[in-house]
Amino acid sequence: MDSSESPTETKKTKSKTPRKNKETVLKQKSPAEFFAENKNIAGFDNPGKSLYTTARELVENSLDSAESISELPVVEITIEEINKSKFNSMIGLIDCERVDAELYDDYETEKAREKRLAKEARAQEIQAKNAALGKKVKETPASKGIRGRGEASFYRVICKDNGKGMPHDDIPNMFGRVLSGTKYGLKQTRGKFGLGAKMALIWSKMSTGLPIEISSSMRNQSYMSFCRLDIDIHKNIPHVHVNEKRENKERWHGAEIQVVIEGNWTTYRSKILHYMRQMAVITPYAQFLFKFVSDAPEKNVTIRFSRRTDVMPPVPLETKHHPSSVDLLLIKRLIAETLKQNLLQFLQHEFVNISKSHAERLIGEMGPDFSPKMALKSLTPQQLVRIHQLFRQAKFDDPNGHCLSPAGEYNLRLGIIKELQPDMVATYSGRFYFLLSLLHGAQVFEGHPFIVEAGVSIGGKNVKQGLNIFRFANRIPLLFEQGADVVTRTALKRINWSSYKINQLQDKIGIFVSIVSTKIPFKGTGKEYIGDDITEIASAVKYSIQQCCVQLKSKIVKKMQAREQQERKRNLNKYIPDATGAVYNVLKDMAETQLHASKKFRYGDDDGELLRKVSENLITKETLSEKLAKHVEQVDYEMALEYATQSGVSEEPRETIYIQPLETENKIIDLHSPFFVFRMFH
Ligand SMILES: Nc1ncnc2c1ncn2[C@@H]1O[C@H](COP(=O)(O)OP(=O)(O)OP(=O)(O)O)[C@@H](O)[C@H]1O
Repeated sequence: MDSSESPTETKKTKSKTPRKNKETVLKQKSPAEFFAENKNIAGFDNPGKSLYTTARELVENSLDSAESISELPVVEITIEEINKSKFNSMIGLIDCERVDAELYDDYETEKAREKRLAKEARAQEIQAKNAALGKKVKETPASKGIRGRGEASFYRVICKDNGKGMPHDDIPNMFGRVLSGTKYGLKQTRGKFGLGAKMALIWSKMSTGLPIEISSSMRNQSYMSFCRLDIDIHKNIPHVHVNEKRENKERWHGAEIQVVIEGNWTTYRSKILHYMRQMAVITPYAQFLFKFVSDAPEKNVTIRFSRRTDVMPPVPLETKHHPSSVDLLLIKRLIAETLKQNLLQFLQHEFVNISKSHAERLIGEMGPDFSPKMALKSLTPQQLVRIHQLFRQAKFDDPNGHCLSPAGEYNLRLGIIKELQPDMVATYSGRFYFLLSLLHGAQVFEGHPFIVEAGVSIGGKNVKQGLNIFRFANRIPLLFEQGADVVTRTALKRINWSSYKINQLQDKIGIFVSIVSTKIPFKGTGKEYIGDDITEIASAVKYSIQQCCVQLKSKIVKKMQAREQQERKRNLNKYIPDATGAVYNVLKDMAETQLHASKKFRYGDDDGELLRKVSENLITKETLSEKLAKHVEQVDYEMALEYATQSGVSEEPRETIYIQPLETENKIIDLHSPFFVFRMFH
């Protein structure tokens, strides 16, 4: 019994017809209610994170939408700060002055205020002293201001794109019904769950009570849809305020979404800007305009991430399920949805990697009560279990990755160079390994194909010493939960950096890993990290990073050798004045003695000639110095040449590269070498 229960309640529960305990009353929850109560699992942990997640969900929807119609994305995202009185007037609330100050969480007495200010002043003094001594300055809690939850801050988030837009009648469900979307098929997309935009709306409903506004138009559509709606959380249905067709004279296509939410720009500013920067790295073919607008002009931010290439990765293709990745429920669903009538056709056409003859053999193996022509509708629940059992036990070829669309080594390298301007960079694309490995059955997990691409850079601007990790999944930057992610763990624990002549602590190392798949095994629905528990992914990540390191090692070794050579030359040159001085003095002495020596003690022809030139000043200290410097140069050159012929050639892997003809449908050709990617255009 709960100790807070009153005696009367206790009595009641003991009566003949006990009232049902609150905990035993059966209740149902709608998905919208569930996510409203557990918004942290969708990345809406607090106002700051909610602002970040809202912006990110809208940007990712825009990119998915533009890419689905092969349009080079143009995305404009604006976060507009709304001050309290503006917000109040938006919702029709009259501004209220504080009357009873003591009621408020941030209230402090005069005495407490004095004490706090004195403490802050002391802390500032210490800070100033430390700064003067060159010590690291830590922000003290006292300097963060007074206790209290503070005022809520509100923001209008607007995201506009040039994508495919949405069918007029689908808009309410797309934005007002949790778990509804167009990306549930087996396809590489940024969105997957049918949740993101709805979470932004749920959060706006929870924090501001304001509806979401959607303008949208599809290609060649004469009208533009305008829809204002909110969501009935209990019923999980859209509550439409306005849904009308407006004129679209300019034949604009795309979508513009506006939502007003509580947020915190101060704490999440850097995360949002990082996200945009990393999105620009992995999407160099898109153009982003990011704006933060507020009443205080000094806070305003405008960043344009310009398009760096016109070449988009191919559109990812929808694929069919692999037999080893389906469960019983999915088999039932596929049977309910298929247009095929019999078992043979179903197996052959609804799955990848089952040919007609393979399907016949599988049916033979299922047992005597199965036949190729049997109607799908006649399958009993037991027979479905048998099919599932066989799918789990039988051997199937691995699915191929043609349906995937990795960023591409070229784009990755371009993005890294553009953003970090490193001293050295190496990239590796698993696509080629992937094609080869089809024979070996690698690069597939649980029946889902995946491709890993990696880049490792050394040096550059805004890069800290040590490992700087950049993670991407289906071309989305992942910024949170870094510690548990497969990329971080691999880079920290499974790569022996020193064996590649890279200093893990002192060098500025950038590590970029991009994974694409028809199913990204995110932990949680927040799309924040990929766990370390899938062996296939972990080993592919390790392999890709290692491949980059191998390339870097040979560059680093060469650099070190060049440095050593320079050092040697510098050392030799340093001694030239002393050495030539000493030699010259000896020669001068000898020349003088020679003058006064009897014929018998004179030097031979060559030596005598040399001494004559010294005494007549035809050979001076400078002449000797010049000659020695030339000699050092010559020796150095010969040594470098010898080294190159002995080790240089054998050290560099040689690779045969075949140039394909540029055909009309194939406008781009990438030549991949361990050291470069060379892209040719038609
Ligand atoms: N800017 C847009 N342009 C075109 N369609 C959009 C746009 N934004 C959303 N949609 C449509 O609305 C649907 C729901 O979007 P939502 O963000 O809720 O989920 P999702 O993107 O499918 O999945 P996830 O929750 O994983 O992001 C999408 O599947 C898409 O069809």
